[in-house]
Amino acid sequence: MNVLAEGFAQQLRRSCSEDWQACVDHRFVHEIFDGTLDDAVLRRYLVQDYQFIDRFVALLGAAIASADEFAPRVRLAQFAAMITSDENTYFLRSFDALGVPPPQRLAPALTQPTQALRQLMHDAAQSLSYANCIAVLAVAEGLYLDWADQDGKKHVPLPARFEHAEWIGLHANDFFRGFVGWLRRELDRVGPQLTDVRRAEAAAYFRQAVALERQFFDHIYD
Ligand SMILES: Cc1ncc(C[n+]2csc(CCO)c2C)c(N)n1
Repeated sequence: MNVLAEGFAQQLRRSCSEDWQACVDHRFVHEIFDGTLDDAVLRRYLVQDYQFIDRFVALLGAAIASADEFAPRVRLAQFAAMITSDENTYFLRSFDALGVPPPQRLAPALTQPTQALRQLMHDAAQSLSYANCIAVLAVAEGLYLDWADQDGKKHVPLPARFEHAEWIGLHANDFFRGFVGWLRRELDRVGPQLTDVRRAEAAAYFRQAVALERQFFDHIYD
């Protein structure tokens, strides 16, 4: 079978299905859904995750700059506008609820997985290759859609505490579903246009991002 017949997005995901599934089925995911997540674990998670947004927005900017057409620039710019407004308040309210002091919010010691994820986003942005940027975005967004929006969890009521329920809801809604679907279609659109070397480079970014996402989930339990 021609590997491109199944679409670049699907091909990439299949190339690291074990790490991908380990994230979707992670202890963190089960515990946030049933509301049993330890506060210390959630605090570690959110403190590190908040250090991620800055590079993430820079990566969106690089994707906007390197896109080959106007339409993807508009779509990415609209998404950037959303996450630089609504998303921020969830973190601040959760930090209040969990008693996270200002130094931990603004400048915590970065763990190794956080540093590695930030570096990967930075490298993809600096490469100014649209495919590399979209590959990393498709992991950061697609993995979060897949754990938060999975069929097996749809029948259970959302957990009572907002810190749990809203973190699920931020990643399981129509806007987010639409954006992730669009990212996957973009990978399918640009993948076949790349040279073999550039396609392999984008694939390496994708796989590295999935491996680091798994480490990120794992390390908050260390
Ligand atoms: C380690 C880690 N990986 C991916 C995401 C998901 N994510 C990061 S920014 C963003 C856009 C707006 O929600 C999304 C979905 C995360 N939060 N933490």
